[in-house]
Amino acid sequence: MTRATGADDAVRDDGGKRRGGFPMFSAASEDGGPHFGRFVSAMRDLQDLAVSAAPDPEVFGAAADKAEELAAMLRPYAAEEGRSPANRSIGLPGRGSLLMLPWMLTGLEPGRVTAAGVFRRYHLGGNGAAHGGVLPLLFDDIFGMVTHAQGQPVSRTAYLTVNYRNVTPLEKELTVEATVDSADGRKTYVSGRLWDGGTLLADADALMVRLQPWQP
Ligand SMILES: CCCCCCCCCCCCCCCC(=O)SCCNC(=O)CCNC(=O)[C@H](O)C(C)(C)COP(=O)(O)OP(=O)(O)OC[C@H]1O[C@@H](n2cnc3c(N)ncnc32)[C@H](O)[C@@H]1OP(=O)(O)O
Repeated sequence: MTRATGADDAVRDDGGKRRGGFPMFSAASEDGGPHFGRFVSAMRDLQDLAVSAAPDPEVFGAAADKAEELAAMLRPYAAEEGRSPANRSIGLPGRGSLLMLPWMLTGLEPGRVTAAGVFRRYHLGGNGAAHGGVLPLLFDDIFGMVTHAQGQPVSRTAYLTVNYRNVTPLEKELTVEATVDSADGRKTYVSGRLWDGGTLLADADALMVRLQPWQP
């Protein structure tokens, strides 16, 4: 991530430990270490299979045994927000968070952020197309980034509107772009476009409002 500009300092209120009402989180060291990326990739495969596999019923029993065993292995290490490498591993797709789309940034500059990636089987809505609910997730995240890159790092989405222009395919490399359209004090108006090559799949616009120091 690029360093934010002047407005960044304007919203610091705790010796640099907080911005707005947010604790400041740092990027995860070495993207969570040598095995974290592989772990997240395997978990994404499991997400795809959890929503698509149709085995004999007893196979689900064996799979549940293994899933419960894995959860028991990790449960002692559950940590508060900002400590897991998930969501802080900026070199991994979706910053290493299973919630985020497994996309990678392809460009980040003040006023414009681009990313590329695929929607997977896990993101299926119906009839081979991505679920309509995952597009706002993609736009919201990239709108957060373009606002961050603009120097308004602790802003929250006040509204977000998506126009669905064409159905969004799965397992096909797509691109998304977000730009800052205008800024007015604490308010940053942003817009974005999701493309399949030259075909516009969806566009969106949102208002991001910079938090006051006391706002969560
Ligand atoms: C560590 C290594 C990795 C780093 C990686 C960094 C990259 C980083 C990527 C993360 C990317 C995630 C990005 C997710 C971003 C969310 O998704 S945040 C979660 C979803 N949003 C929320 O939960 C917000 C909930 N709402 C609120 O908290 C409050 O309503 C808000 C938005 C802060 C505004 O509250 P407020 O400050 O009291 O607002 P208020 O003073 O009434 O209004 C301020 C101005 O905005 C206007 N306004 C406010 N709401 C609206 C509205 N809905 N419509 C129109 N105008 C509005 C007002 O009219 C007012 O305008 P002016 O009068 O000043 O002209």
